[in-house]
Amino acid sequence: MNAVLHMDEPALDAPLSVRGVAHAYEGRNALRGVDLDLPRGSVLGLIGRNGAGKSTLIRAMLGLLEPLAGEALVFGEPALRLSDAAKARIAYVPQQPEALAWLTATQMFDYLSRFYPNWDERFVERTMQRWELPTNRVMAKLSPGERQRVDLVRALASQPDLLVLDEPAAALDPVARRDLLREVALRAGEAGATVLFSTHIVSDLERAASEIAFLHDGQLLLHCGLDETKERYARLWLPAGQSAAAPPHALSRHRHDDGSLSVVVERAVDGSWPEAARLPGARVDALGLEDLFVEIAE
Ligand SMILES: Nc1ncnc2c1ncn2[C@@H]1O[C@H](COP(=O)(O)OP(=O)(O)OP(=O)(O)O)[C@@H](O)[C@H]1O
Repeated sequence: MNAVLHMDEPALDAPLSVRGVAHAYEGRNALRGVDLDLPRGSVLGLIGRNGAGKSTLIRAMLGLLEPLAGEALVFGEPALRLSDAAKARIAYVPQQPEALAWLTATQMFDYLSRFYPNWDERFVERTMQRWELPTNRVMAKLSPGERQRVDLVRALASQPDLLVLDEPAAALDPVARRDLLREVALRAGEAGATVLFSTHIVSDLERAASEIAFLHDGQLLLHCGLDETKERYARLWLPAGQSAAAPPHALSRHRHDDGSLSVVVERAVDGSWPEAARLPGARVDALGLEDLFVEIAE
C-alpha cells in the first residue's frame, strides 16, 4: 500500500492541517504518519472501516489528543494551544456526546448562546421542531440518536467557520441523516464553512462531500475530489501469465483462483495507466466509489 499524498510544508491558511501525525495506544499503532490539509470551504468526508483511526485523527487535528509525533494546525495555530478566538470558530460533534448531560436542550442552548456572537436561535427552534427533539428533558435521558441530533443542532447553531463531525450519521435514522447531510452541504455552500465529517457509509460521501480521504489501518491511502475518484482510480486485471508485471505500488492486489491478478491502480500525472495495462489480455475496469473502498479496505 502506498500513501498517495506528497506534501511538504503545512498550509498556514488552511482551517485544518496535519503533518506526520502518528499515535499509538498501549503500543498499538492507531495513526502512522498522516498528512492532510482541508482547504477553506471544502466538505471532506473521511472514510475508513471501524478502527481505521478516524476518531483518533480528528481528535489529534483539533488538539483534543496529543499525538506521539507530528504537528496539527487549526487556522494556522498549533492545535494544542488554540486561542479562544480560534476555538470560537470551531464546532465539534463527537461520536457520543456527553457534555452537559444534566441540562435540558433548552438550558444548554441558553447557556452556550452567550458565547457565540452568531448564534442562530431561529435555526435552533426550527430544527428542534423539525427533528421532533425533546427540549425539556435532561439530555442524559435522551436516546443516543436524540442526544447526537441535539448536539448537531448545537454545533450548527453557532455558525462555525469549521465544523467537525465524528460519524454524525451513526445514530441517525435515514431521514435525519439525509436532512443533516443536506444541511451540512448547504452550510458549506452558502456560508463558506469548512466541514470535516467521518463516516463508513459511502452513500453519505456521495451526498455531501466535495473531497474524500480514505484512512486504512492508520494510513491515509487516498485524498482527492469526489468526482475525481472515478477518473483517477481503476481496477487493472492481469491474466495469470502476466501477473508478475503488476505495478509494485498498487493500492490493493487480489490473486484469483485461475492465477489472474487484480490491482487498484492510479493514473499517472500525464493521464496514463501503468504500463502493465497495455499487456496482451490486460483489462482496465472503471470502479464505483463503493467498489473502490471495498477493494482497498480488504
Ligand atoms: N483510548 C483507547 N485506548 C486503546 N485503544 C484505543 C483507544 N481509542 C482507540 N483505540 C484503538 O485505536 C484504533 C483506532 O481507533 P479509532 O477510534 O480512532 O478508529 P475509528 O476509525 O474512529 O473507528 P470507528 O469507526 O469504529 O469509530 C482502534 O484499533 C481502537 O481500538
